[in-house]
Amino acid sequence: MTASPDVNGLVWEHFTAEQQAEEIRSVWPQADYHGPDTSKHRRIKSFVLRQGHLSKGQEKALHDFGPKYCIPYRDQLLDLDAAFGRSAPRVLEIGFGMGQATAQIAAGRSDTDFIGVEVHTPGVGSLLKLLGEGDIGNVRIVQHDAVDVLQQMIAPAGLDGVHVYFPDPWHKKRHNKRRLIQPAFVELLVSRLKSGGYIHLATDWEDYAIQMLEVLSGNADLLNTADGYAPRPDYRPLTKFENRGIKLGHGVWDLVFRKR
Ligand SMILES: C[S@@+](CC[C@H](N)C(=O)[O-])C[C@H]1O[C@@H](n2cnc3c(N)ncnc32)[C@H](O)[C@@H]1O
Repeated sequence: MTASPDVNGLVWEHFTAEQQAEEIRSVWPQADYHGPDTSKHRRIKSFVLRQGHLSKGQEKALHDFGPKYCIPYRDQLLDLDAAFGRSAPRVLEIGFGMGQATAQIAAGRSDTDFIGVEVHTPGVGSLLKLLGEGDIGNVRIVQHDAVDVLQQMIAPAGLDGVHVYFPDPWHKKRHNKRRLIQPAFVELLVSRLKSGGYIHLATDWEDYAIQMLEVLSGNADLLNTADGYAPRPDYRPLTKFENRGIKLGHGVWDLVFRKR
């Protein structure tokens, strides 16, 4: 990895994990980041925290816009009406990356509220910059593992939709177990959806697309809106990871299922 100077002229990649955690907490005290999970009985995670470079713009956005848009992770139900200051349809997005697609979707669907969940601090900074500068009001961010967020903060039947765009493919056989889209996780998603609510997934890895189709089709509470894969809905722009996949010659598969 090429070393890049951090906000204080130091080199981020030369920090130890604990120093990086401390630095993140110092610029963004509400960040739910405490360094790598070293506990013995940890659940297999769908992500590895990458300590990417935090740009000056992202750091400033964390500071300026974090208090308005970020909701700290808590082991308790989130009052969404209070968080958004209104009652509206609610869509939760898992793993928004740098957040360009999230900001674009939210700007185009102002009648809907979006809860973006991401673990990567530079991504949170990047989305905050887009939201703050674009004055987009219908997004809130929780920086934490989406599994915990769904289990602890979202009430059963609390959501109208879930977006998961280009989740980490974990394409090596021995890493497949880290994939997010598995039967137990989809059961959790379904439990948080209202009747009629939707799950929209997209991937550029064909074998993951096949797995997604099998897992969603195997859930008795879900109905496919298409015959197999779905056409990309108008509201979803191309995402950063999708563009990268397309450049590598990958195909793209969308899936849209509804809860009965
Ligand atoms: C391959 S990237 C895709 C980003 C974006 N959706 C796009 O298409 O450009 C997957 C993202 O999901 C995030 N992620 C993976 N597992 C997660 C989890 N359990 N909770 C929250 N975020 C997660 C990663 O940090 C990463 O930013």
